[in-house]
Amino acid sequence: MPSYFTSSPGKVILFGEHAVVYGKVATAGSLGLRSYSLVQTRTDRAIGVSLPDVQLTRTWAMNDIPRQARWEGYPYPPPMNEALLEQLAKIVNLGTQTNRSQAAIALMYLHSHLTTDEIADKGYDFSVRSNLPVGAGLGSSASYSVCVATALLKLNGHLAVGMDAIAQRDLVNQWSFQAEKVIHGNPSGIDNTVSTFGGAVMFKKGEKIEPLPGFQSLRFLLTNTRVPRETQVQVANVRKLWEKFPTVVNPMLDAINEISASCKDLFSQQGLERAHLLTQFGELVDVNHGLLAALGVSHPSLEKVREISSKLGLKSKLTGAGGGGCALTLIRDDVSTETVAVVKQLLEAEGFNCMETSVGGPGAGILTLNGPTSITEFLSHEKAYFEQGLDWKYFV
Ligand SMILES: Nc1ncnc2c1ncn2[C@@H]1O[C@H](COP(=O)(O)OP(=O)(O)O)[C@@H](O)[C@H]1O
Ligand SMILES: C[C@@](O)(CCOP(=O)(O)O)CC(=O)O
Ligand SMILES: [Mg+2]
Repeated sequence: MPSYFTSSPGKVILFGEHAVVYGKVATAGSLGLRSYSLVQTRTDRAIGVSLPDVQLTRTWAMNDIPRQARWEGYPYPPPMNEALLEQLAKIVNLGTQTNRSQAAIALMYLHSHLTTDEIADKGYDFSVRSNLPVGAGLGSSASYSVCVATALLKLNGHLAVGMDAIAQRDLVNQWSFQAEKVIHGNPSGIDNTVSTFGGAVMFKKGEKIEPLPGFQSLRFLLTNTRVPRETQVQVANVRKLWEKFPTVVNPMLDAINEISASCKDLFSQQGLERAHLLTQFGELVDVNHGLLAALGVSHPSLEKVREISSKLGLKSKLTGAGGGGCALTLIRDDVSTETVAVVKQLLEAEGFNCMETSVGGPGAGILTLNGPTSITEFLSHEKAYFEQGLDWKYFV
C-alpha cells in the first residue's frame, strides 16, 4: 500500500469574520503556512494517532471505534450525528473541550464514516504537524480538518481515479466541514473552503465562492498576540449578544457585509490608482475592526497592535475569531522597509510574534509515496522537506 502525504493551508480573513456565520459575505485568502499529514496502513487492526502540536500520541484498537453503515448519498456526508459524537467522546476519553480531545474526536468521526472494510482489516497510522499557530485565528482547525478529510478519503479510495479535480475538492471540503463542526460547533465553512480550494475569495454560506484576482499582490503583516482563545467561545459570545439585541447587532452584521462588497468594488474599478485603492482598503480595515470591537471580540492585546501600527500610519484589524490571537496590518506599497522593521520591533517588544505574508496560494494537496515511510522521519522534517521538488497534486 502506498503512503499519502497531504497538505493544506491556513487562511486569513480580510473582512467579514463572525458576520459570515450569519450568512454575510466575507473576504479571505489562503496563507503560506500549512499543515502536513501522513497516513499509511498497518497490519494489526489498530489506529495509531500522532498529533504532536496538541501533545497527543495514542493507539486505538480498530474494534473499539464504531463504524457507520452506508447511508444514502455515500460517500458524501450525512447530517451531523450527535449521538455518535457523544459516543466517540467517551471512547476517546481525553477530557472535554481540550485541544487534544476535539482533534481526536474530529478524526474518529470521519474515520467512523469513511473507513472501508479493507482498511479496517489492516489499521493505519495517522499523523499531523502544522506550521500554523494553534488557536490564533489563522484557521489551524480547518487546515487540520482538511488534512484529516483528504487523508482518510484518499486512504479509503473515495477520491477515485476519474473523479474530476473539482468533485474531489468538493468531497474534501464537505468532510472537512464536518470535522470543523466537531471542533467549532457552528462554523460558517469559510475556513475549510479556503483551505481546500486555496486562492483569495469572497465567501457566502451556501453559495459558490467567487475568486478575487489582484489580492495576491497585497502585503500584510500578521501579528500573533499569543493571547490564547477558542473560536467556539468567541462565536458563542457574539451569538449571545445577537440574541439579546438583534435590532442592534443585525445592522452591524449588514455593515460588515457591505465592507466586502465595497472591497470588491474597489478591485473592480477600472483605472483606480493603486495608491488610492490601498488607502481605501486600509480604511475598510479600520471600519471592520471597529465593528468587530463593538461585537465584543477585540482584546487589549489586539488594541495594542492597532495603537502601535497606527502611530506609523498603518491600519490593522483582528483576524479570525478575535479575543486574542492574530491581527492583520496592511502594508501599503509606499511603506518603507524601515517602517516595517520599526513596527515589527515595537510589536515584538510587547511579546508578540510578527510575520510578513501575502495571501492566495494553493489549497489542499496530496503526495503519493510508494512504500512505507517512517513517521519519525516525517515528524523530524520541516516544511521545506515537503516542498522540495516533490510532485504535489493540488487536484488540478
Ligand atoms: N496541528 C494540529 N494538530 C491537531 N489538532 C489541531 C491542530 N491544529 C488545530 N487543531 C485543532 O483545532 C483547534 C483550534 O481551533 P480554533 O479554536 O478554531 O483555532 P484556529 O483559529 O487556530 O482555527 C485545536 O483545539 C485542535 O483541536
Ligand atoms: C469567527 C469565524 O468567522 C472565523 C473563525 O476563524 P478561526 O477559527 O479563528 O481561524 C467563525 C466562522 O466563520 O466559522
Ligand atoms: Mg478554527
